[in-house]
Amino acid sequence: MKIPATVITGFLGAGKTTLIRHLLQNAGGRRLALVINEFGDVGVDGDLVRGCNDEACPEEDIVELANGCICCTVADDFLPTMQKLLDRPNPPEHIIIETSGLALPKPLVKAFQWPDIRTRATVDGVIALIDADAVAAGRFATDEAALAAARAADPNLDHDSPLEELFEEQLACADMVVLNKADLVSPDRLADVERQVRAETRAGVGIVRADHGAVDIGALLGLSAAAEDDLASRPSHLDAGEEHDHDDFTSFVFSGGEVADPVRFAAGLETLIAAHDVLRIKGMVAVAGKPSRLVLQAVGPRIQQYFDRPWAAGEPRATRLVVIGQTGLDEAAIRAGLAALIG
Ligand SMILES: Nc1nc2c(ncn2[C@@H]2O[C@H](COP(=O)(O)OP(=O)(O)OP(=O)(O)O)[C@@H](O)[C@H]2O)c(=O)[nH]1
Repeated sequence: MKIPATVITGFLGAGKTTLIRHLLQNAGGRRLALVINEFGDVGVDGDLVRGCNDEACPEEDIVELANGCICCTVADDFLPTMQKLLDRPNPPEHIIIETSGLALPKPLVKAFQWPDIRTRATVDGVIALIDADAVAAGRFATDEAALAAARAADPNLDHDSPLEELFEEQLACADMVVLNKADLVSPDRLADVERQVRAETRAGVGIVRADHGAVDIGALLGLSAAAEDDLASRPSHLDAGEEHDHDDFTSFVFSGGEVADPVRFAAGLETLIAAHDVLRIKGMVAVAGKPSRLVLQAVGPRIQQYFDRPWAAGEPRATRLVVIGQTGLDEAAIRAGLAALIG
């Protein structure tokens, strides 16, 4: 029997890692393996998943792929990783693949047609996570007037905005959609988000609403979609020969010392994010005088911070943050702003 694999896709900060942690905590004895791919040079997600010490997912079952986007490094990174997992004497019962928030799912699904993979594994389903809060705020909607003006200036321009393109692409490939962060959106706006999502999905695709990725594992796993046999029904911008090289997005890592006042730090960060239109920040903060490390997550303007575990003996007490935005981000100014906030 083929080993089922579930592909989890969704824009930066939609809640993929949160949903996977929920899944691991509710695995009910199933042996899961997790393949994680992130955009940015520091593996934060693997660290966070490992931090939860779930029995369902021991450390050797969490594989982080080298940096670079999974959809662009399929042959170099993803295929050898899958082969290793499948070659194990005791292979996993189900493989969960967390794609980077900027990944196009279709090339990954296509990788399951590779001869050595297709005989042993199948795509059980592509799950697209949607940040209902971000969609409701219009982050993925095209400003039609601005697009018309841009097209008038450049008749060859046929692109949607990079954010909208990813939104469409991830939804077009989905077997199921999770409208996450339902807690942040009023019922009326959520219904409107659902309408926008429905317009981009294939017929018959289920949409469920969730708070912190709390979806029943029975609903997520076991879709038996065999998506690799059904690629034609999943339209992609790549089909038309368009390039996908992530040039639209950029990221850098900020490293610094201990933060004296985390409240002041978060307030300053919020201003910095708004001023520079930063899409995503995540990482660890060392707080002066505190034995535990502070996890920092920012998705657009929303910041979350919590202490997750004590700094380990010998682990350097340092602040490390991955900052992601659209190309053109003023890295020097953001670095200077962060350095000023730390002191
Ligand atoms: N209010 C609210 N916050 C959520 C929900 N789901 C996730 N979050 C928060 O959103 C932030 C991002 O969540 P992640 O699970 O790291 O998102 P992700 O999709 O894995 O992010 P990337 O891997 O960077 O693309 C974290 O601060 C989460 O706690 C939700 O349903 N409601």
